[in-house]
Parts: sequence; structure tokens; C-alpha cells
Amino acid sequence: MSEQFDLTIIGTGPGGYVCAIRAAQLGLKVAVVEKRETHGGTCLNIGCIPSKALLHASELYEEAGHNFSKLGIAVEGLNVDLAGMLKHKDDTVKSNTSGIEFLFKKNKITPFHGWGSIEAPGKVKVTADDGSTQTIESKNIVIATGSDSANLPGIEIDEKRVVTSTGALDLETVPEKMIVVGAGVIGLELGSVWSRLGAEVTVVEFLDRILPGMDGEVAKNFQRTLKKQGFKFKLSTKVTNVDKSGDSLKVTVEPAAGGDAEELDADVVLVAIGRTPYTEGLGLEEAGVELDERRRVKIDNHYKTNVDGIYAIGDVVVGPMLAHKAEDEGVAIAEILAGQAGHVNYDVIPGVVYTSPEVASVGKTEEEVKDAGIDYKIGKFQFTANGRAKAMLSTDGLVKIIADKNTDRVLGAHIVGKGAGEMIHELAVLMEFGGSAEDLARTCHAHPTMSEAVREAALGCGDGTIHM
Ligand SMILES: Cc1cc2nc3c(=O)[nH]c(=O)nc-3n(C[C@H](O)[C@H](O)[C@H](O)COP(=O)(O)OP(=O)(O)OC[C@H]3O[C@@H](n4cnc5c(N)ncnc54)[C@H](O)[C@@H]3O)c2cc1C
Ligand SMILES: NC(=O)c1ccc[n+]([C@@H]2O[C@H](COP(=O)([O-])OP(=O)(O)OC[C@H]3O[C@@H](n4cnc5c(N)ncnc54)[C@H](O)[C@@H]3O)[C@@H](O)[C@H]2O)c1
Repeated sequence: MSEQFDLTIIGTGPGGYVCAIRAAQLGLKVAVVEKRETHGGTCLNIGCIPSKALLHASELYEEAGHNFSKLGIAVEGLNVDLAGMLKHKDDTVKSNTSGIEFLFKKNKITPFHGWGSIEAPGKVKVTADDGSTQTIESKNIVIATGSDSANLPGIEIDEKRVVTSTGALDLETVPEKMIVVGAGVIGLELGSVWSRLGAEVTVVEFLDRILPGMDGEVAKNFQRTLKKQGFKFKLSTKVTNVDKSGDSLKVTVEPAAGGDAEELDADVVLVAIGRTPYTEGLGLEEAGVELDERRRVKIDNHYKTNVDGIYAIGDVVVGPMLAHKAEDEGVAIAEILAGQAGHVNYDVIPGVVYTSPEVASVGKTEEEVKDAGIDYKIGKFQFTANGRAKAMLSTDGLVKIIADKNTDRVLGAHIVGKGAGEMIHELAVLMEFGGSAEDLARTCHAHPTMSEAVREAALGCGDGTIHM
């Protein structure tokens, strides 16, 4: 009889690999199936990690070119060595993906390389690159196959000139003109990379605002900063065609509501209009696993599909497409399968846009509390009034805290500013413990820090800020 596993996970992105490690730590016998050469999924191979390597390098280049002289540092002969920057990105990816391989060995997880599909409940078929197959017997199966870039109908991706995020992480030269379709997280992060390296970036967005889903006031404030950095925006606009026949791409755009078309030139077009769940070719229909209206795997509150023994987590199910959300779901399902009470608090999942300044948020936006009819109050503090921000020439941005008017409980927090992605976590912890704005305002914060602006915003929910 073939080897029997307690758990087999299809896909080793942040959802799958974290689930595998936690399940093995809790004593389950675990197998994973991955079609890619390396583990870590979208996030480690073509997402979070390589994008942050390029964001960091390009931010330092931009700083050296613009701010160093103001700090009394003379820089001569500053240049971009793009090949070197891409090597830094590739090295960072390699060191992270090989880390997962090490963790799998350490936790005695059995990896299978190939395409995973569900033959029947309790059976996962692995099809190797040469077409040979084998079947894994497993008490439980977790689908953690993630997502793929969404396509713009009629616009063919070649990953050289018309690219998704994957191609945009690997351009061999800095484009003179780049058009980004979609003012979401990917568009603004990767648009920032190439803008800092010298590209003229125009963002074409269907809606009348950037970063839909984020607090409207914060998004507007951030858009002004991006404009100062040289970004151009065409909001309420759609791309209808990309003509690749000439040396330069001819991009046709139209007002979203209809109207006269306009043609824009570009060297590279980045299509960043969202991601779609990866549910094709998994044998889900044959196994009877139901999908929802957006072709995500349908699950209950315990990540179980409608078929016994089959579960799903991460980008392939409902919720924000974020690595840490996938990871937390991986831990929760591993704990549930080990007989514990796994749980994720979806009200406290931070989101960060790793631009400069960063944009970070947790909990509800002002629009959401308004729509919910909650009696709320707001405390705000601008970094222009923060001593540390002045010393670092990083005064762009603000902290906005939304609290319940009656109970003072913090319902949401939004930060635009240098290091916002780190600062947001004190608010996440506060909210996880049901803390109030006063709890935060009475907590001593070190001086001089950017985090003092967080405390000031909390003070703004009460008797008032001190430094503004
Ligand atoms: C450019 C970019 C930047 C991003 N930056 C961030 C960020 O900074 N922070 C953040 O939180 N999120 C970020 N994300 C989103 C993040 O990458 C995803 O939310 C996260 O990877 C989802 O994890 P997952 O495990 O659900 O799926 P994935 O990471 O997509 O992993 C799924 C894995 O399953 C494998 N697979 C699929 N089908 C099969 C099959 N049939 N057989 C075997 N293997 C299969 C795939 O090869 C893949 O390795 C970014 C995404 C992109 C594209
Ligand atoms: N820092 C991070 O956490 C991070 C970084 C990158 C990606 N991600 C995740 O990856 C996922 C995909 O990112 P994304 O930026 O592609 O998606 P997104 O959903 O963040 O943004 C897509 C944008 O494209 C717009 N859009 C959609 N169709 C359009 C069209 N036809 N023409 C013009 N605009 C159009 C949308 O209105 C939206 O503003 C997101 O869910 C995000 O959470 C996260």
C-alpha cells in the first residue's frame, strides 16, 4: 500500500508553505505539491519579495539624487546599474525560496514537484513535467493554488513591452514612457520603481480615484504626493487598445463613461487590474468542489469546501489577496486539522502599499464607518509637525485614527508616511485587544520618533493634539 499522509497541500505560496510547517509542527504527516521549480509561490518568486528588493534599491537611488544634497552629502556620477539592481532582486528571491526548502527539510515535509490535481477526495494526482503521474493518498487536502494576473480583454501580454507585474520586475532597460493600467497596489508600487529610475509614468484608472478600498481622504492625500513625484494620472479612463506594430506602443484610452478616444505613446504598458483565483485544471468540478460567482473556491468559516476532507485558503478563496492573510489562514487550518481552534480575525488585517511614502491601513475606512451608521470621531496628525520627520526630510503624509464616538474603541487607522508599514502594527495590536484611542494616547512613545504622530492622532480623538 502507498504511503498515507494526514495532509497534502497543493501550492507552496505563503498560504501553503506556512500551513505545511505549522501542521508538521503539530504532528501531522504532511506532503506538498508545487508546479514551480522553487517554493514560496507568487509572493516570494514574482511578488512581494522581488518587488520590495527593487522598491528599496530604487528608493535609495531617488534619495541619493534628490535629498542627499539637502543633507549635506555631495554625490557625483550617480548612475543606475540596472543589471546590478536586478541581480540584487534575483539574489533576494533565491535566498528566500531556498529558505523554504530548508524549512521543509527541517520539519520533515515531503515535497512533490509537478502539477497537482484532485483525483477524488483523499487522492491527489501529481503530473510531472515529463507527463508521468503518481497519486498521493491523503486524509485531508488543502487547495492553496493562489492567483494569477487578470487580463485586459483584447490586449495580449508578451511580458516584454506589454507586461504584467512579472514582466515589470524584469525589464532590461528603463522605459522612457510607461503606461500603468490600474491605480491599485501593483500599479503604484511598480510604477514607483520605474518612475524613480527615470521613466515618465502615466497611470490610467477606470474609477475616479486611486487605491479603491483604502480610506478616500488618505488616498487623495497620497495621490497629491505621487503627482509631486512626477506621476501623471488619468482617472475615470479605460484602455481600449494597444497597437504594437510600431517601435513605440500606441495606447488608445477613452473616458470610462464613454466619449472621445485619445492615443498615448509608451515604451512599456503594465497591466495591473487585479488578480484572478487559480482554479483551472485542479479537478475541482470532477471532485464536486463548488466555486463562487468570482470563481474562488467556496469555503465555510473553517476553510472547508462542500466536499469532506477538502479545504482551501489564501488568494484562491474570498478576502484580501495578501500574503499575511494567506499565512494566517494556513496556520488556522493546520490548527483546526490538528484538533485545535484555528481562527483569523478578519477585522484586523493590515494592508501596506510599499511606495515612498508608504501607505498603511488597518480596520475600517471613514467611508465604511459612515455606511455602517456608526457614530465616530477622528483624530489626525500631519508629519509636517513631527520633529523626526523634519530631520529626515520625510514630512509628507499623515496619521488618521477613527474611533467609536461613544466607546472610544479604535475602529480603523490609516497612515501615509515613511515607515507607515511598520508603524501600523501598534494599531493592529491595540485593535486586536479592543483598545481605545485613550489607551494609545496614554502610552508613552519614545522621542523623537515617527510613531509620536500616531500617539498625537490618538490624542486628537480626545482632548486634542499637543504639537499641532
Ligand atoms: C507583484 C506583486 C507584489 C505583491 N506584494 C505583496 C506584498 O507586498 N504584500 C502582500 O501581502 N502581498 C503581496 N502580493 C500578493 C501575494 O503575493 C499573494 O497574496 C500571496 O502570494 C498569496 O499566497 P497564496 O499562498 O494564496 O498563493 P500563491 O503565492 O500564488 O502560491 C500559490 C502556489 O501554488 C502553485 N500552484 C498553482 N496551481 C498548482 C497546481 N495545480 N499544482 C501545483 N502547484 C500549483 C503556484 O505555482 C504557486 O507557487 C503581491 C503580489 C504581486 C503579484
Ligand atoms: N503591498 C501589497 O500588499 C501588495 C502589493 C502588490 C499586490 N498586492 C495584491 O495583489 C492583488 C492585485 O494587485 P493589483 O494592483 O493588480 O489589483 P488592485 O485590485 O489593487 O487594483 C486594480 C486597479 O485596477 C483598476 N482597474 C480594473 N480594471 C481596469 C481597467 N479595465 N482599466 C483601468 N483600471 C482598471 C481597479 O479599479 C483598481 O484600481 C491585490 O489584491 C493586492 O492586494 C498586494
